Amino acid sequence: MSLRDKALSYHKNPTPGKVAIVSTKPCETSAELSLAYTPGVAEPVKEIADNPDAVFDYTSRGNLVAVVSNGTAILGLGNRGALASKPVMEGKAVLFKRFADVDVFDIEIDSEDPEEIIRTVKLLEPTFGGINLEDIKAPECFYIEKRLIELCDIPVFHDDQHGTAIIATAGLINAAELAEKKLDSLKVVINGAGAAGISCARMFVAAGVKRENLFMCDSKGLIIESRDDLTDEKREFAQSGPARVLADVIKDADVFAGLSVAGVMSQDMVRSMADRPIIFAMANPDPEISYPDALAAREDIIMATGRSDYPNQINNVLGFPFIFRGALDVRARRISERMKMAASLALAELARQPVTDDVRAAYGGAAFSFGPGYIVPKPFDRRVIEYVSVAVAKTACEEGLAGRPINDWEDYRKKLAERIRKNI
Ligand SMILES: NC(=O)C1=CN([C@@H]2O[C@H](COP(=O)(O)OP(=O)(O)OC[C@H]3O[C@@H](n4cnc5c(N)ncnc54)[C@H](OP(=O)(O)O)[C@@H]3O)[C@@H](O)[C@H]2O)C=CC1
Ligand SMILES: CC(=O)C(=O)O
Ligand SMILES: [Mg+2]
Repeated sequence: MSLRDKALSYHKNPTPGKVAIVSTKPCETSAELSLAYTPGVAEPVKEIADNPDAVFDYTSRGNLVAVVSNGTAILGLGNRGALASKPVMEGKAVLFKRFADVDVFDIEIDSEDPEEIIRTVKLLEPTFGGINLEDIKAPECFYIEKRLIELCDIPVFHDDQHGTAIIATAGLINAAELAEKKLDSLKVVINGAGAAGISCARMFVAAGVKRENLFMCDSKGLIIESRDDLTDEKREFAQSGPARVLADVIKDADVFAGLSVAGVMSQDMVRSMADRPIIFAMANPDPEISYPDALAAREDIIMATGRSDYPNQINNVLGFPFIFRGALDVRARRISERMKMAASLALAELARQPVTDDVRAAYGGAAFSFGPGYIVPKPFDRRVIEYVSVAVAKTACEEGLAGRPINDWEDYRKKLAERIRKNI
C-alpha cells in the first residue's frame, strides 16, 4: 500500500479522525448523574463564581490547551484553509496527549482577519489553560501572537515560531559541538523568512550566532536592506550588499536551516558549503533536500529533517507537549524567552546522555549515541518530559511567572514520570 493509501486509511478507520472526548468521572448511576449534572453541578458553579481560581480545582481547564489554526500555512503546503488544517490540529492533539498527557480541543477558525482571530481566541480564554497557535502564516502570526499575549492571562505560544526555534537551536548547539565549530564563528543561511524562519533566526542569535553572520532568504532571494518589500521582521535580519540568490548565499556557509518549501536545495549547493556543514532541511512533509540526496552529495555533513522516518528529526513535536506541560503545572502566565532557552538547553543536554533501554525498545532495538546521526533526543524518550517540562517549570518559578510555584522538584519529577509511564 502507498503512504497515501495508508495515511488515508489510518485517518478514516475504524473511526474518522484521531481524537475523542473521554470522561474522567463515573456516570453510571442516578446518584452519579445528580453529581455530574444538575443538581450537583451547581455547587462548583457557585464556587467558581465566587472564586475564579477554583476553576482549576473543579474543571479540566488547567490541563486543557486550544490548538488554534486558520490553515494559512499548513506545514509546507501553504494556505489550504481552516477546514483542511483539521487533520494536522487533531495530530497535534494526539501528540500533546501521548507525550505529555495534556488535553486539547482543536479550534479551526475560518478567517484570515487577524482582529477576528484575536477576538475569537480571547473570547475562548475561559475554556483553556493555554493557547497553542499553529500553522498561521507570517506576517499575521507575529501580530496575532503579540496581541493575544497582551490580552490573555494564560500562556499563548505560536508553535511554528518558538517550538521550531527551540528544537533547531538544541540541534544547532549539538551539531556545532560535533563539527568542532563555535556558534559565534558560524555562517548561517536560513531559507524561509516566515513564522519558523524568523523565530529560528532570533533564537540562533540569542544562543550565540552573530547577527552579521546570519543570511536570510525568502521566495525572492537574500533579504537585503535595499529591498522595498520587507516586513519589520524581515528587516531585522536584512544584510547590506547586492541582491543574491540562495545558490550564491549558501557558498561556504557552515549551516543551512530550511524553513521554506520542498526541493529548493540542490546537491551542488550542499557541495558548495564549508567543511562539515550542518544542514537542517525542516520543511514538511518534504524537506528542502531529501536526507538520502544530501548524504549522497558529501559524507561530512550533519543532516536533519523535520520527518520521523530519518535520523535527526528537528521537529516541534519535541517542544510543544513538554513546554505546555511545564507551563500548565506551575500555572505560568506566559512563556518567556528564558523558559524557551531552558527548554532548548535541556534538549541539547539530554541528547548527550546515554540512551536508555526504553528508547532502544521504542525504535526496534536501534542503538543511538551522541554523534552526527543523533543530535536531538527521540520524542519517545520518556526522559524528555523530565528534562524539558522541569526546565520550563523551574524557569517560570525563578522568573516569578508561576501562579502556583513548585517547591519539591524531586516529587514533581516523579509525578511527571508516573503521568507519562501510562502513555508511552
Ligand atoms: N520541522 C519543524 O518543526 C517545522 C517546520 N516548518 C516548516 O517550515 C516551513 C515554513 O513554515 P512557516 O514559517 O510556518 O510558514 P510561513 O508561511 O510563515 O513562511 C513561509 C516562508 O517560506 C518562504 N518561501 C516560500 N517559498 C520559498 C522559496 N522557494 N525559497 C525561499 N523561501 C521560500 C516564504 O517566503 P515569502 O516571505 O517571500 O513569501 C516565507 O518566508 C514549512 O515547510 C513548514 O513545514 C514549520 C514549523 C515547524
Ligand atoms: C511541524 C510543523 O508544525 C510544521 O511543519 O508546520
Ligand atoms: Mg506547524
